[in-house]
Amino acid sequence: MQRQSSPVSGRGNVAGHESLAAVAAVDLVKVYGAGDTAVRALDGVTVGFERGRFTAIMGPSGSGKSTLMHCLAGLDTATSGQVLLGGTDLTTQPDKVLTKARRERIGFVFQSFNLLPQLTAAANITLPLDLAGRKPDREFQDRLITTLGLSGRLNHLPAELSGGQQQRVALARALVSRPEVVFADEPTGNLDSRSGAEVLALLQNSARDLGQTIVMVTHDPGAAAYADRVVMLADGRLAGEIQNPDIASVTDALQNLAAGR
Ligand SMILES: Nc1ncnc2c1ncn2[C@@H]1O[C@H](COP(=O)(O)OP(=O)(O)OP(=O)(O)O)[C@@H](O)[C@H]1O
Repeated sequence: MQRQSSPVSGRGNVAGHESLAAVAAVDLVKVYGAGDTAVRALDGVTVGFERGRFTAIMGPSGSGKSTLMHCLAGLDTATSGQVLLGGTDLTTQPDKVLTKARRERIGFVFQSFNLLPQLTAAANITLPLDLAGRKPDREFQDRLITTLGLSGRLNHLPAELSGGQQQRVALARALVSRPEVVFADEPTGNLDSRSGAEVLALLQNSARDLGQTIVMVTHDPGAAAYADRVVMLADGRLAGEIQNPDIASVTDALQNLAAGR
């Protein structure tokens, strides 16, 4: 059922920096706690996420999806192994460099939108650029705002926007600086199905039309079906992948994992 390709990128060699991977994990291990209560959340994961593609990470509850994403995004530190962001090993960087990488090279979209309530939609969108002291690419920003259907909402505060609109603002904020990778953590978890479908279609289009690399954690096979590829985790290990997934292939793979097949 799962079509396998090279675990790192499908095309290149991460260790040799020849990969098309925008971000990759190499033999990544994450242990929480110590002694009898230690939990091996990641148990030697090697996987690459190709540039310009939309990849979903799936797996049963507790399989390590959030831990993998947090380590890839520099939000958590691994116990051993490497995280390569465009060839830089994040695991060996001092905190200052990590913070800078998170701010300037990575975009985030969370389930809970995480917009600043006192700032307008426009100010929320440009906040990462403002913090980095960078000027926006106005043409790209305007295109993004139009594509995301936010033109008439820019002067509104988050509380004056629907959930779907708030998530579209969060998406614009994540995309506006054209980061190397956008990480999305259950981005449709707080949305009704119609707004969720809109946000997923926008994520899909940002990979297809803008070449944006996107890595999304989700429990929902319907959401994963928007991705170009699904990476499966089970018990902190890679448990296969699906290229060009649809709801049936993802559901099958999850059922097989649950049944230990
Ligand atoms: N801060 C922590 N301290 C101790 N154990 C943790 C911590 N965070 C996660 N774990 C454990 O690590 C394992 C992987 O957790 P993780 O949250 O990455 O899984 P997940 O696949 O994202 O789960 P879910 O689908 O339920 O969100 C689980 O056994 C979890 O209990």
